[in-house]
Amino acid sequence: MKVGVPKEIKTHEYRVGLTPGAVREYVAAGHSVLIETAAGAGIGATDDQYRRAGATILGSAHDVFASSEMIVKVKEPQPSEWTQLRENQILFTYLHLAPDPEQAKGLMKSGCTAIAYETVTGPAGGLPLLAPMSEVAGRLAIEAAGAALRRYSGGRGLLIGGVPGVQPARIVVIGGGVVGAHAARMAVGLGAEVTILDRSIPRLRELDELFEGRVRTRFSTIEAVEEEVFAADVVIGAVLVPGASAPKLVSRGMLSSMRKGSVIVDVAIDQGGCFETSRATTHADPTYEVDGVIHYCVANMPGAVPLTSSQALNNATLPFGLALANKGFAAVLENPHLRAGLNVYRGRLTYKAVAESLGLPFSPIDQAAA
Ligand SMILES: NC(=O)C1=CN([C@@H]2O[C@H](COP(=O)(O)OP(=O)(O)OC[C@H]3O[C@@H](n4cnc5c(N)ncnc54)[C@H](O)[C@@H]3O)[C@@H](O)[C@H]2O)C=CC1
Ligand SMILES: CC(=O)C(=O)O
Ligand SMILES: [Mg+2]
Repeated sequence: MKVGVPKEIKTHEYRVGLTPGAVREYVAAGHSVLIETAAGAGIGATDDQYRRAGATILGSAHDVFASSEMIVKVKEPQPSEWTQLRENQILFTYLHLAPDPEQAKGLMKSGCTAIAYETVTGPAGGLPLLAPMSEVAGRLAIEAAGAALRRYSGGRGLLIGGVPGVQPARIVVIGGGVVGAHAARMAVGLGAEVTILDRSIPRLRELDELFEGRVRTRFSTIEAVEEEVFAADVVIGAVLVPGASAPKLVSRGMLSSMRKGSVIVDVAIDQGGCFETSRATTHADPTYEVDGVIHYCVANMPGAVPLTSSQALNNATLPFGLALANKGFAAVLENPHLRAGLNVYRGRLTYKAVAESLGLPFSPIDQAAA
């Protein structure tokens, strides 16, 4: 198969869909890989490195889209990208369609087959193509919170871990999945006082064991969220209902009862965010303030550390990408985990929670492919 990788064009997005190491695997499996010139610049991978890995370098994204049977990316396609997709072409990347009707309609109009990294499942459960970026984003969330807490950034002027004799920051993590656990790990490491809220009691049990008493866990109810958020210096939004728009757990009205200069990091912003006042920001201008509360809502946090992130992402996507390159759409029909990743197929939405969030018709894959 001809597999194409355009350069990422979202603001300050430096990751790349295939690393040179991943290209070698595709080439070894008999595939042709077409890379847009400078696609790897953000991770310091030159065109020559890609050539040595067996890729062909093309001069523009247009050439890559026109010549490839499958496009492998990182971020959801931007308008200038989705207009270049076509029927029978496979798109393999993050999509986050639930809060993004324009992109959903663009992909449907293109007729392409779009597989979303974030809904592909794994044999051991979970979301193996989301997990590595959630690990990165969870860890970065605490760094972002630390920066936003500084006085000159509008924050309370608090050091996360405090110092001996001075209390540390109170960090509340809503959603104790991959992002939440990694944020908690960083926060605990810095010496913060950490509480994790989740709706899943089995997950709270796991976290309790994992952190051996160094975090408080709390079942997530309206009352618990209110109590914790009002007492927090930092709130990390890390909930997920796969495919769906994030539930809004903190309303605008609640902000007035929060501490002035406290910080919200809404990692779940890529699914629309779990704070009513969240709106997506970029690494170029990551924060804004509402009612004295600093909001950090960058939708591509791992793009800031592309060396770590591209490697971690490629490790996870490689077996699925190779299956798609080897078998084409048959891989989706055969493999229940790739099938769970299918969001758009020839103009139809094939993922229920996405269709419901967008208020558009849902076509189960058996019907869509019939
Ligand atoms: N902004 C960014 O750059 C990035 C954003 N993300 C996003 O972060 C979010 C979290 O991802 P993961 O941790 O991988 O998901 P996950 O599935 O591992 O964890 C989500 C957790 O939320 C919990 N949850 C669901 N509803 C809840 C509620 N009402 N109250 C409390 N907990 C609730 C679930 O029980 C689960 O434990 C997703 O939206 C993901 O796309 C991930 C990576 C990068
Ligand atoms: C998951 C996601 O949205 C990202 O890595 O940018
Ligand atoms: Mg995102």
